[in-house]
Amino acid sequence: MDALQHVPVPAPVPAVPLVMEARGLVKRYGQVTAIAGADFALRRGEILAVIGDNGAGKSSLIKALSGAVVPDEGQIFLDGQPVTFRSPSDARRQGIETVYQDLAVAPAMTIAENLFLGREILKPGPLARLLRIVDKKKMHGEAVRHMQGLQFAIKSMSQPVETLSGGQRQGVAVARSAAFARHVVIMDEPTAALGVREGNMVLDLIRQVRGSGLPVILISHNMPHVFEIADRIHVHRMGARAAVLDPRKISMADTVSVMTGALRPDQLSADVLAL
Ligand SMILES: Nc1ncnc2c1ncn2[C@@H]1O[C@H](COP(=O)(O)OP(=O)(O)OP(=O)(O)O)[C@@H](O)[C@H]1O
Repeated sequence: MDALQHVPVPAPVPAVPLVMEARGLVKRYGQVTAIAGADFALRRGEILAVIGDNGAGKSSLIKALSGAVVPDEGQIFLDGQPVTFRSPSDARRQGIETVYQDLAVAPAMTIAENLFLGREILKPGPLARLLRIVDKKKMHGEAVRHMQGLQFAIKSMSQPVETLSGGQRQGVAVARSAAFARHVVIMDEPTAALGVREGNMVLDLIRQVRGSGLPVILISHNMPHVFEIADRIHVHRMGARAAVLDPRKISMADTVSVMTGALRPDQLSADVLAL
């Protein structure tokens, strides 16, 4: 009998599917290298926090992933396929929605209209399409259905966004991105301008987005929020990924130390790493 038959074969480790990946991204502005060979990986169904000191290059990385900046080098992959984004609308067409810190909602318009801003549903028929006649009833119905799906409590979709609180407005922006994203929702400091209660409301909404099956990239300076909500933490430092950490295994203090460079990733124990 062949002796090799008795060698135990280790069970294959299931690969975690990556929805979005980037390898070796570089972006230079003259003498400044804003992205210095950055890698990035977003898994299916997760909230990935991206943290880093001021000037670490978080925004530049997110701009590259959302089409606002075209990297000089490197490659982005969506569901394993190489992609190139020439503009934010290019990235949107490929299912990536971004919620920016400065709220991109139209205050005088209703919640339903804001949800469909720039993507209005038109009434059927060639004349309606030609004249761009908006199907308000359908948009209203869809808005109610979508908001209920996210368990976002709003009295009426017909109320103008300017009547809402800051947290509710941010909620509308988050809900809109979730409605149209097919692959990824990116959120840049979504709770920065909010009080405690409103911030928690937006965190709940972000969890709902994850629950709906969309992975979320969350850029945040708010460490308690990061630790409350993130499945993994991507630490960005000097233009590149320094480490990916497991918030259930590492302390907030050590995470901040990695972020500032007081603690080198190779000084960490392997179990806190989550790459
Ligand atoms: N358009 C630009 N032109 C020149 N330099 C830039 C540009 N954008 C970013 N930079 C530089 O690249 C570096 C990274 O900036 P970036 O805004 O990406 O960092 P950040 O981590 O998002 O910082 P913050 O948390 O302060 O927003 C900084 O040194 C910044 O000055």
